[in-house]
Amino acid sequence: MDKNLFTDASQRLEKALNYVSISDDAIEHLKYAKASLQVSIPVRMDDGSLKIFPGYRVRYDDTRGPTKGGVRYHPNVGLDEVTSLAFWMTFKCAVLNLPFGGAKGGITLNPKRLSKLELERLSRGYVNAIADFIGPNVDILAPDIYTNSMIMGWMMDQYSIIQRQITPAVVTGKPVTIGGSLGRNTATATGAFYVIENIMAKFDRLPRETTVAIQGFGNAGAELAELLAKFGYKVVAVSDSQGGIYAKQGLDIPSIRRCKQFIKGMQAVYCEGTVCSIMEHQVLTNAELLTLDVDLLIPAALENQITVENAHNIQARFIFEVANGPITSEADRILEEQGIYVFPDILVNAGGVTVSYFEWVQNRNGFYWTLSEVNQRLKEKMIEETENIWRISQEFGVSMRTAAYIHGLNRLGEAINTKGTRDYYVNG
Ligand SMILES: NC(=O)C1=CN([C@@H]2O[C@H](COP(=O)(O)OP(=O)(O)OC[C@H]3O[C@@H](n4cnc5c(N)ncnc54)[C@H](O)[C@@H]3O)[C@@H](O)[C@H]2O)C=CC1
Ligand SMILES: O=C(O)CCC(=O)C(=O)O
Repeated sequence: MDKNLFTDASQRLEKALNYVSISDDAIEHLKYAKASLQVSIPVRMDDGSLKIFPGYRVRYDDTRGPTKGGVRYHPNVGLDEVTSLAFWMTFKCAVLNLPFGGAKGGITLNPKRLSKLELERLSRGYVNAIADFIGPNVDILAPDIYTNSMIMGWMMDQYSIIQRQITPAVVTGKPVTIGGSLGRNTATATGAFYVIENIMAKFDRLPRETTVAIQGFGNAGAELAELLAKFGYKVVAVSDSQGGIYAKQGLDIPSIRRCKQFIKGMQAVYCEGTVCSIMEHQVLTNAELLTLDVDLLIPAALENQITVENAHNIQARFIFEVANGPITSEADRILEEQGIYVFPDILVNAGGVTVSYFEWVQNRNGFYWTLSEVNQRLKEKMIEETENIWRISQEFGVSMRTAAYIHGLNRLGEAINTKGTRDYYVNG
């Protein structure tokens, strides 16, 4: 039986603690979220009724800078999930050496059931409810599951209305027309692609010999599928919340993306296959996709997808975690015993927050970069930290996940110790 998400997430630290020399104070500090806010968001629905939605924002640790992290709209959102995601953000920002701590937020709902106007009222209501908890030097929002640049634009606008001044740096992932960064929309996938390319080169693997299955076909998964296919990888399976499709010879990802824009869901893409000119493929469930015999498995949807229940059936040689927390710690142990290489979320999906950092810098400077500048800086950061983690993994003979936590812990521990005890006495 896998444990609750936060207990499971925080246990990832334990192995890493054997390889770092950080103070007991720092370890104690990292066990708890700094602050958690739970709010009730009133929304006037289109039919005139009033509905209240539960919302959350957790600021896990701000030792290295203002806290940073996305906002998720999903029926499973709760305090345990948001706290775990904020914990991972803390380590992710440290691993990438960004001057940020970690946070996360969310609202419990099925956003597919709301109209666009209801979604806007909900998003503005969320910002009203958490306005005192966030700010460009305090805590900065961004997109996550079922939130996007349009929603980030509303949130930034609402915060600016409350503050009576335009405050673009309080939210990243905004539309480019109102202060968003070029390349943020594709950043999570592009960052993951740089990591994959770097690791595949170490194993002398050529794209055309490499088959890929991707679970989740949203901002992260669909962009990555397209990039991998463009660079010659054979993307044989993709899925979304409705199910997936598989083709041994490789899928035509641009066609699937075009179809998904007007026919919702993978099963529908399959059913309308001739319309979309997607030939010779089979329908798959998400569970079947995870156990395909492929070289690369890329979970890019929700957490807890690979657990003790299915870990023994995983056949992929490499797993790149684009989703946050898709593998439980028990499942991790089983995969390691099976000789499967797992590349962790706090490295692989860090391209998103890295370009969010670039967006925050651009907003504060009022000077905007070209797409090639953004991608060049992203590439440098992703490769530098992949190499650092690879070196730690080789040096200590540990998994890439443990190596990533060692790397993050070293940076966090040093920062916590540098600040001494002031946090605990001066308005901490
Ligand atoms: N958007 C970003 O910048 C970043 C996202 N991530 C992580 O990547 C993952 C995906 O996020 P996004 O692509 O942004 O979200 P999204 O909302 O754009 O897409 C989510 C995708 O997952 C699919 N999905 C939902 N439930 C599913 C299920 N039960 N089985 C299979 N697929 C399912 C949806 O149909 C959709 O295709 C999440 O874990 C998120 O935290 C991590 C870093 C940054
Ligand atoms: O872009 C950001 O600030 C955070 C993105 C995010 O939520 C994540 O990396 O999980």
